Amino acid sequence: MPPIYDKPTTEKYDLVIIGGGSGGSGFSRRAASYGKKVAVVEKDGKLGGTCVNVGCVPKKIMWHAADLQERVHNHTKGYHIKGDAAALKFDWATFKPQRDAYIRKLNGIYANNFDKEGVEHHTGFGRLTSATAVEVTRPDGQKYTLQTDHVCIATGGKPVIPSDQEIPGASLGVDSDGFFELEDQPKRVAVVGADRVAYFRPLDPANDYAVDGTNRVKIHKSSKVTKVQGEKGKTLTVTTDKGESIEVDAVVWAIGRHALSGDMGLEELGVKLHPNGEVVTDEYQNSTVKGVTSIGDVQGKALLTPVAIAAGRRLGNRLFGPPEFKNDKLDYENIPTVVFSHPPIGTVGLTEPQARKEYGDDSVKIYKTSFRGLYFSMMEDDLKEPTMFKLVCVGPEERVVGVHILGQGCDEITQGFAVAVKMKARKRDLDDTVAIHPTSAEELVTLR
Ligand SMILES: Cc1cc2nc3c(=O)[nH]c(=O)nc-3n(C[C@H](O)[C@H](O)[C@H](O)COP(=O)(O)OP(=O)(O)OC[C@H]3O[C@@H](n4cnc5c(N)ncnc54)[C@H](O)[C@@H]3O)c2cc1C
Ligand SMILES: NC(=O)c1ccc[n+]([C@@H]2O[C@H](COP(=O)([O-])OP(=O)(O)OC[C@H]3O[C@@H](n4cnc5c(N)ncnc54)[C@H](O)[C@@H]3O)[C@@H](O)[C@H]2O)c1
Repeated sequence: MPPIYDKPTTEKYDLVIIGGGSGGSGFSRRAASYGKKVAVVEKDGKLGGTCVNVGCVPKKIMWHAADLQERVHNHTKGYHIKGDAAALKFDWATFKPQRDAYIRKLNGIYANNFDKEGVEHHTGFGRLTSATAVEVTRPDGQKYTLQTDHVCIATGGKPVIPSDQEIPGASLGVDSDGFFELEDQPKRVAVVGADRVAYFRPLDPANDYAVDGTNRVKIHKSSKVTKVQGEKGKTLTVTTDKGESIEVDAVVWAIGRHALSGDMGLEELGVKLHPNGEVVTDEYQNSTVKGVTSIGDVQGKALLTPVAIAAGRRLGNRLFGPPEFKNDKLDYENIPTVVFSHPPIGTVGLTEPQARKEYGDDSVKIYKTSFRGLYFSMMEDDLKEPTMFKLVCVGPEERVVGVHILGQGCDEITQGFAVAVKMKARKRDLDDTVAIHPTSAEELVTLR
């Protein structure tokens, strides 16, 4: 078992990071790998932050469960797999504890990795009393202070949920954190909000299918929820400003996130915050106070786990690494991302409207295709999901500045094409790449 720290173990640390999530983990371990004395202060007893506990990981596990359901109930028939598929039921009650146990295992792996690398994990709420002192308030209320040369704010964010004054009955719903706590499977769910990349970069309009193209999800576009009525755990009635009335078992608020930067002494110290609470940073992750840096969701740029980790590792290189890294920083351009919908959407680079705005209509050339993947060839038409690919190219050399793909497997395909975009591939470089057949991805190197 990794040791539990309840006081400083040195007069002065090289680095204290507040927040033991993706960013805090990436930064602390990189700094420790250079022999630095590092402490991470995490208010929750568990490490891993949003991604591990209430984000990417449990979300993707649920996504796999839904994907399997779809295949069992809708796809096996086309492949003449005989038997009573209808008898196969998803058992939320036994599945949830197994999912939770896996998350606890990951928490332990994070703690062990910290220990192996010599990163101290202090449990408590972190607050800056100066640019070189972090006060830790333990869960039992006891306080102690860690003195340090560098401080990093990596405290992430939390979901926004409207108050009952703003929207009567709002508290009958849950946020994404609450969704992962549900003990019973809601059969009918109203999800409020539909743009998980709103802070980051809009999806290409070609991807509108993701919200419009399936009859299992009914979209109420441009509708605002005005009230929620009923009793938690029983039927809830959601009313919208268009007069719609929708009966559901659960309401999930997915209307954005707030940076966790309050009560930490930041403004008192001169750390500038954006009006919405995000920490203002420069391109090197420096805040407005010398020696205080910030990474990840709390500084509001590209709210994604690999971004927080990569920014942390580069910051570790820059501050503590060898001289060749003295200007290391994360390039926030061309960050690939996936929406884990059914089917998934992968995107990297500029959307078509963004490219037209930046380069002018005459410079932009679009290549696109839409087809049904071979997997669906054995299925009835109404079960066939589309695949849609779009390349956004610019200039006479047709440099590929955007790749937008929707369809089965696109979650896995995007990563490789992100390398091509980062390397400034031209359309002809894709054309010069021999296809892998039969795959859906091959269409991306044979587009005309
Ligand atoms: C439902 C959901 C699904 C997601 N899916 C994906 C996905 O598929 N792919 C992807 O790339 N990203 C995904 N994300 C985003 C991803 O989880 C975040 O971008 C990532 O976790 C940010 O890392 P972070 O280190 O900045 O913050 P966090 O991981 O949130 O870590 C911050 C930590 O700081 C702690 N903390 C806060 N204040 C204090 C304090 N004062 N003192 C001590 N500790 C403090 C918190 O308890 C937390 O553990 C998802 C997010 C959500 C909500
Ligand atoms: N697969 C992934 O990589 C992944 C998955 C989930 C979340 N994330 C990250 O987490 C961040 C937060 O995601 P999010 O979806 O919570 O926020 P978001 O800001 O991306 O989307 C919120 C949406 O809710 C709408 N909205 C706001 N108030 C509303 C109201 N009262 N009624 C109806 N709609 C309303 C907004 O117009 C917006 O479209 C994202 O920026 C994303 O980067 C990433």
